[in-house]
Amino acid sequence: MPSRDGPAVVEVDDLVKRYPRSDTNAVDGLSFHVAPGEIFGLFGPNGAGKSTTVGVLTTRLRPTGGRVVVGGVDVDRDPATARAQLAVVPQHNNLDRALTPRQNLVHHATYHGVPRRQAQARAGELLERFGLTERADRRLEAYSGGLAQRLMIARALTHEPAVLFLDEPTNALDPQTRLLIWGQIRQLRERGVAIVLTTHAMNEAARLVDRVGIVDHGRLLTLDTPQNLVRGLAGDAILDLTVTPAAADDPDSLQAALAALDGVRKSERLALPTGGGGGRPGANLPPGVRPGNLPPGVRAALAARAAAGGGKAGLAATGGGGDLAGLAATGGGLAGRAGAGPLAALANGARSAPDGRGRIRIRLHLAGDPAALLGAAVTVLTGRSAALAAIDVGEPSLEDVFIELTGRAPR
Ligand SMILES: Nc1ncnc2c1ncn2[C@@H]1O[C@H](COP(=O)(O)OP(=O)(O)OP(=O)(O)O)[C@@H](O)[C@H]1O
Repeated sequence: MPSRDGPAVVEVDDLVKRYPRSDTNAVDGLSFHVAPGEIFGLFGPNGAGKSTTVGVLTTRLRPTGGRVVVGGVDVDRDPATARAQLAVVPQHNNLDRALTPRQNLVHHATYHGVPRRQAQARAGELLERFGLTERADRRLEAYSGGLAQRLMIARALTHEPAVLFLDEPTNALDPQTRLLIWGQIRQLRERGVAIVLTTHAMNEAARLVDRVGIVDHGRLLTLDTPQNLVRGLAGDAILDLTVTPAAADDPDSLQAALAALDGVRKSERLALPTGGGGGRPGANLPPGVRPGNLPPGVRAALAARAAAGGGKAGLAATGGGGDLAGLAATGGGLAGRAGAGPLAALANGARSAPDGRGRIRIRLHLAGDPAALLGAAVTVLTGRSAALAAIDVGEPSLEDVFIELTGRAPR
């Protein structure tokens, strides 16, 4: 792994970009550095300023203010030299259809000053690496989206750039092609190439990127490793409860009661899955929640409560049989993603409201172990005669951090 302590290969300092006839800055004082061999994710909602930033970094757009240096070259002062240091893989296919795949690569390399013989050798090696050798001399029209994307990345590498800019590199690709592309990106990192990635597939990218900058309104909201961002902003765990409050109860006050529990960092109301039922396992789960996947700690806690009758205090309030099954039998149904174990019995015995009327979905962001909180949450629900329709426990994700910082409203 190359040293990331050396000089940055991308330096963005106080970058400002205002388009002509616009009265706001599309990029408004953005600063970040990328080290050689680092994968840097630039994330943000639509219109946040990502493409504009990448446009300036790749010399497509001129900055209004600030300083951008790529591979030691100031992009505004010397764009032609800067271009030799970088490569861009756009989201949309811009391959030359008049040429074969091999010719596309050779042409790109020679355009960047690579001698022809060397360009041919590099093209051959890259076609091999991206699994394209057999198709290298066929007509380009026959290329699917995935093949075209592979070819565009291979093409970008023919002049051995120090920085590779990837715009939505795995958008609409099949899993095999995604794996291949992620694998190639990792190899580039090992070779010391810096990669700047913009994507909306954040949870997928979180496994790959070393650091993430989240931008909105042209400003950097946060910059850190995905792990630190998730830990710092979204809490340790997420507990989603789909419940039907008692007819006389107020949903806001029920949510407030849950939010007041020890260990809850914050709460929010989520939309119910389409159809309003909220009880179909795995249906329309929000990001960060894995269906049917209660952590062992939660399962163990529930099993212990059920076995020892420890859940009685809370659950008996439903008027049920004094264990967790009582909740299902009397509370209107626990049709959750129970998986195996005691919750499975609850799910089997669940009786949901036929059309899910009155249901709400409350997300609790927790500090600490969800197992410790679940019992208390159930106690609150049963104490207020709320029917529990589904429980989801999950780990927060980068997408949760993103939503926390940029909001849920579409742009
Ligand atoms: N050519 C242009 N002229 C004027 N304004 C523009 C132009 N291109 C983008 N903008 C504006 O600049 C802002 C930033 O847009 P930009 O395309 O950089 O965002 P983005 O984060 O890349 O969004 P997306 O995820 O939708 O691609 C937006 O308000 C957009 O409307």
